[in-house]
Amino acid sequence: MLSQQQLKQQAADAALAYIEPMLGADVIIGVGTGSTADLFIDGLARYAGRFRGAVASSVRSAERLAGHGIAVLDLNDVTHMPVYVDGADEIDAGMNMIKGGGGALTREKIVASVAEQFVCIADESKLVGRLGRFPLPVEVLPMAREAVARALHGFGGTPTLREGFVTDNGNVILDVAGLEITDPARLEQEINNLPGVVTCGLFALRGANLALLAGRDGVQRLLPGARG
Ligand SMILES: O=C[C@H](O)[C@H](O)[C@H](O)COP(=O)(O)O
Repeated sequence: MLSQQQLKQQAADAALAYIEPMLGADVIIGVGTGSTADLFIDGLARYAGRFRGAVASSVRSAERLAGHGIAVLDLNDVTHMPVYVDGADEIDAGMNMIKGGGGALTREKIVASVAEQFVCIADESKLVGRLGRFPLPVEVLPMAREAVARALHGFGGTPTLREGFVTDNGNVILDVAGLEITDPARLEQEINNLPGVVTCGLFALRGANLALLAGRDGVQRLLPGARG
């Protein structure tokens, strides 16, 4: 039986095969954050010189890219990005995701918003019937921590401060357990509207365009046809 690490590697390899035909001298690739994205970055090193560079969704990924000699570009200098590749903590059949287990959700959402396509790579344990077993990360300005926590109780969730963690943007994360996520896009909008919230880890208003999910029978491709 393949380990979870081997499955993540398969998903990363599938994404590398998927993006290879898109490469060219002017092409910029959006890169996510996390253990699966790390494997994608390591593989991307094989293509160094065949594309212009990458935009990273975290300091961690930027350092990993640079370590491979891949140019890391400022998003402000980028007008076109064909694809953004990243992992997820959960994904449903409608291509909605929960992200932010690594705390990079805000920059991930920003970089992904510029890309034409979002390709989600994961092992198939991340595929769920309904989002919400994984506590929803919410990035919050430090001064709003308690006010936002009270408001999140009003959504039926139980927020817990991620102790000792500060995001790349200098903020804190509340991990919200117990949410009933029946309408992910609506909940994303409502939580994002709370004063003090930078963004929540629901990726539903803009979900994935393609999911490459590795399991014991190979890599399954999920497309937005089933998007609810
Ligand atoms: O902030 C972290 C990201 O949203 C990751 O994409 C997510 O946590 C999945 O990470 P991993 O590939 O390590 O399971």
